[in-house]
Amino acid sequence: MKITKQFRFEAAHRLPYHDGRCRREHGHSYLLELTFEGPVRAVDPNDPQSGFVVDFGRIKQIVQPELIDRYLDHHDLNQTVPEIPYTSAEHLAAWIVGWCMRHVDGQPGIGAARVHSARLWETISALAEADRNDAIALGYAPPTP
Ligand SMILES: Nc1nc2c(c(=O)[nH]1)N=C([C@H](O)[C@H](O)COP(=O)(O)OP(=O)(O)OP(=O)(O)O)CN2
Ligand SMILES: [Zn+2]
Repeated sequence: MKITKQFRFEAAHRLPYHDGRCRREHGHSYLLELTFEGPVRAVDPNDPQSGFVVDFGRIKQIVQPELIDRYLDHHDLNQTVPEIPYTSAEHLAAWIVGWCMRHVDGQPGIGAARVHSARLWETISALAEADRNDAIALGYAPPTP
């Protein structure tokens, strides 16, 4: 089953190769929808994770300080994420999935859940959605054997 946790952040960026106004420094109020997939845990009175794929709170505990606050919220994305060659919504979404593959998958409290995809809303009408294959294809995660 899949579960999704939302995060919001404000950030500046520019797309220097764009042929319109996005060449200039500007900002967005981004909405990130981060989806994880895994088995639903059995209901067990001794398991506080009963009936969950993974606790929404545990996802937030990792992602908010280590991804959103450190790299994204109130940052200039062209500066803070140097391994991204271009801060399009497509690259940002794929980088976020790659980051979660490296920093969330397998962490204590995450259990068997794995990041599935990221939907990154750049404006109220525009979003990019990336999955694990996109993260690998764009070089943000190592190929899986
Ligand atoms: N495929 C992509 N196209 C564009 C991206 C992108 O990341 N991927 N980024 C931009 C700009 O950074 C910015 O997001 C402008 O987007 P746009 O939807 O054109 O924004 P508007 O507010 O002008 O759009 P409305 O139609 O008024 O909602 C450009 N393209
Ligand atoms: Zn933009």
